[in-house]
Amino acid sequence: MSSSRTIIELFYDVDSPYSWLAFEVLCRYRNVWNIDLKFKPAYLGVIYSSDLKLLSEYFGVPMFQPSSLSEKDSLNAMHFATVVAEKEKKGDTLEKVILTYLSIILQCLSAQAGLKAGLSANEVEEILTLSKSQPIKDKLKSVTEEALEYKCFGLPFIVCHVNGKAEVFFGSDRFELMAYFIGERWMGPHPNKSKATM
Ligand SMILES: N[C@@H](CCC(=O)N[C@@H](CS)C(=O)NCC(=O)O)C(=O)O
Repeated sequence: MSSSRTIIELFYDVDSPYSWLAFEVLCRYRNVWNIDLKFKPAYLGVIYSSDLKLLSEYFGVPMFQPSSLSEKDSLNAMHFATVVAEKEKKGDTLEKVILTYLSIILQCLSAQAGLKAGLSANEVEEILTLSKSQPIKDKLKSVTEEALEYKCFGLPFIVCHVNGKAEVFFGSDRFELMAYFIGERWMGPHPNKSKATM
């Protein structure tokens, strides 16, 4: 096992159900593995578009972007998540907001998500105002570009930094290999449940 703490970055979009799985599992392992977990809201629309554009060119087939949410709803949601990520000092609030977002994804109403997550009306108001600001739009863009620089083609996308080396994993079904890379033990999706109760 490595001596220094492993940094794990989770690039996610609330429009990606697989991101939810990865988010949940990484939260469960947060205090089990020697890791520092960072949430990175990235915009799947752009990531998809980038990969689909290349595929479309290569195969000579016109492609469209599949999405359960409208592009505007999805982008609004991710601007909201970006504000919350910027306010990460209160990490537990961030998690609750992300989870609540994901659980009401089809409605995708930012204010409702914030209130459900336990934020006050004033806090929600402030986040909503900030989420429409240019710096937040730029931040979501730059985190998405950061993911693309790692050749990200889909979400969830997990970047593990161990002893100065970064390794990337796509999907919520690569935890076993990821655990091997970071020198930790994969105990399935429920690390805190004893065998007797499973
Ligand atoms: N096998 C992956 C699939 C993840 C997945 O399909 N993610 C979608 C977004 S919800 C995606 O980014 N797909 C792009 C691709 O597959 O190229 C998992 O189990 O997590």
